[in-house]
Amino acid sequence: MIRLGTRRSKLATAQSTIVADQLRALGHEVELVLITTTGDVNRAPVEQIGGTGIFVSALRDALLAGEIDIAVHSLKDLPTMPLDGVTIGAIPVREDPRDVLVARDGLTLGELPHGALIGTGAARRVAQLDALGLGVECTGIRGNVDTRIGLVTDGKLDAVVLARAGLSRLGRLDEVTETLDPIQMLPAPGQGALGIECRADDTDVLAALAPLEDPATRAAVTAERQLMATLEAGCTAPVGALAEVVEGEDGPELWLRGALGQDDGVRRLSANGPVDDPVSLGKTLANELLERT
Ligand SMILES: NCc1[nH]cc(CCC(=O)O)c1CC(=O)O
Repeated sequence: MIRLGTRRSKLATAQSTIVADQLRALGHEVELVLITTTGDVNRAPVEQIGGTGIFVSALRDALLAGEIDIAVHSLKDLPTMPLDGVTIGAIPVREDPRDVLVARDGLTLGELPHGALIGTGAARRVAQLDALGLGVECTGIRGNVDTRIGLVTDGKLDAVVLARAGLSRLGRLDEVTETLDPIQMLPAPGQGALGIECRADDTDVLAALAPLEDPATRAAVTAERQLMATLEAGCTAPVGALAEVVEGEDGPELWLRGALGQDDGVRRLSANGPVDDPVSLGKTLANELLERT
């Protein structure tokens, strides 16, 4: 029996159920264990109640205490700092990593009027929206996907920006009015990917998770997360990153794009590197972004 720890939110349970079903299809018995985290209980802005990791520490505690065997995280919520005794046993194939707009009246970003109110508190999204010079205004919001989209439906906001992957897992892609091109809006490092954590010495669980692993996704998110780690940015800092495996002249290579929000705008750079060394690529691009600061 594999005990899978999950937060209670609809998105968390949807993600956990997807992983549980994949493990069951491989012949394992899986039980879902519901766990409440600080991030679920406290409605204050994420930046105020600890930022990085508020959604994951309770799950990691349960893992280390032996109350659960695996924890499914949105990789973008998982701190880049490794934790002793815990490892990411598998990173499955990533969903579409892009951000989307859910706007009133089917509007796209370019169709929103000057002064339109967009709900997003994420510094990364605010910085990149500002850089487009559309004259729209951003306001911080919290709450689950239902709450966020509800603010548009109720007419309190003109639009919200959300991760496409979350809406896809909740079966709500039909409400998307525009999928934002990464040229304008680079997603958060790891967005759209799941990380399945387990105890580092749990060989049975590591073996059970191995078939769920997607090496291309692992390479991409490792480069993105290294970029963020080198920039010493927590999850609320304005860093966008997206790596993709592309066909280079001598075979597959990793293409990493990064965006860093600053007082005078957003800096964007990209670099290519070998698929088997995503860490160096992430460091290199981070240092280039810092050099031009
Ligand atoms: N910050 C909350 C969060 N964490 C992961 C996702 C979406 C799913 C994913 O990126 O895998 C979301 C919601 C959002 O940003 O719209």
